[in-house]
Amino acid sequence: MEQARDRGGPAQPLVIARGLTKHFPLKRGFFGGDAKVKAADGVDFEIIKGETLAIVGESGCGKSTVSRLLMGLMPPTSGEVVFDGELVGSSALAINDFRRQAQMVFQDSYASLNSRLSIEESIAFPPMVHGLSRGKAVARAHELLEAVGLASAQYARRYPHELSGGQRQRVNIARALALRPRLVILDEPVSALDKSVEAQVLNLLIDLKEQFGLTYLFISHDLNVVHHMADRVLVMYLGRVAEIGPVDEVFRAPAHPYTRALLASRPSMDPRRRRTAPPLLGDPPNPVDPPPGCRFISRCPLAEPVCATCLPELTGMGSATGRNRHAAACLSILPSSGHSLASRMVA
Ligand SMILES: Nc1ncnc2c1ncn2[C@@H]1O[C@H](COP(=O)(O)OP(=O)(O)OP(=O)(O)O)[C@@H](O)[C@H]1O
Repeated sequence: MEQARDRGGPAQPLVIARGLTKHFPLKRGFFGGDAKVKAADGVDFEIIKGETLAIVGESGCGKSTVSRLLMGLMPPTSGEVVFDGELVGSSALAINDFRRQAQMVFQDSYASLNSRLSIEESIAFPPMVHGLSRGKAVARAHELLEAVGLASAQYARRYPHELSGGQRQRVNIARALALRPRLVILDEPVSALDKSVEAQVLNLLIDLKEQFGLTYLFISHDLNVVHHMADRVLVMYLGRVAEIGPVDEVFRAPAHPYTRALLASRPSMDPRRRRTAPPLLGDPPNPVDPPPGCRFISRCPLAEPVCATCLPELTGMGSATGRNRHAAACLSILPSSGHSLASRMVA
């Protein structure tokens, strides 16, 4: 992790997500015939080769939607994904070729595995589907079991119900690596695990990233876990990016009032830690009918009339680019916005 943070040289994006948008049509009902859940609305970001980019935000902000759009598991309403310089779904990079290079690990370790397949079969199955012989696929499964800390002689012939949650998640990680992917999307991979097991699985993920030269997109609502795992963090609120930047910088000097409130709301074992902002109160608005201006307006301690009409764009602070860019979507950081805090900051 530290190596990826400190590595010099130009930052090469492995993934570029441009304008990812997903509006789920709702069945006829309270909101009328053409109401849509705006789960993701114009989400832009890059994932740099070798880094861990975390996406954080409250439940329902669109984290999983973005990861599924990225994987091509559902069609976007609009937007596109570029992987290693090629547009996913184009003649240069067919969706199936891309899926071989990008794999996902989900929160529910049990539902992710076929209960009728042994552990060995579960891990060997994806490479066999992609043409590897049974013998080679099983040998690869055994190697990967060892890599995730499960002795193959002991575990290969077992079935998912014979393993603990942490062991099953190790198997899911091994299976995700079976096609030798370059990108792994980890969607709340430790949320269902006990705290002691969580730490072991997180450290395993850090080791595997180094060992296999992986790039991670790490989705979590746990800010302490994100601080431990990520190089950069993207904060989502109601389907949009509120802030993005290097994790240490965003945690030390959050620019968006939502990020500040999220950080102030996180549990701490340290009674001396002082809150730097009021914690989050209330719930986000309904994503079917988000506010027309800033999405955070109803909960924002800095909200002003201008925020009701103006949708803030993600704007960089300072001149840093690439992996060092720190940007937020809030009028209070824009001198020309008409937000009184912004003009006071400039004066
Ligand atoms: N298939 C679907 N049909 C309709 N609405 C959906 C669908 N999938 C997700 N949503 C809605 O889209 C919004 C974003 O959901 P998403 O699961 O992406 O959020 P999330 O941040 O991953 O939440 P959580 O942390 O609870 O998993 C939510 O309001 C959710 O109810």
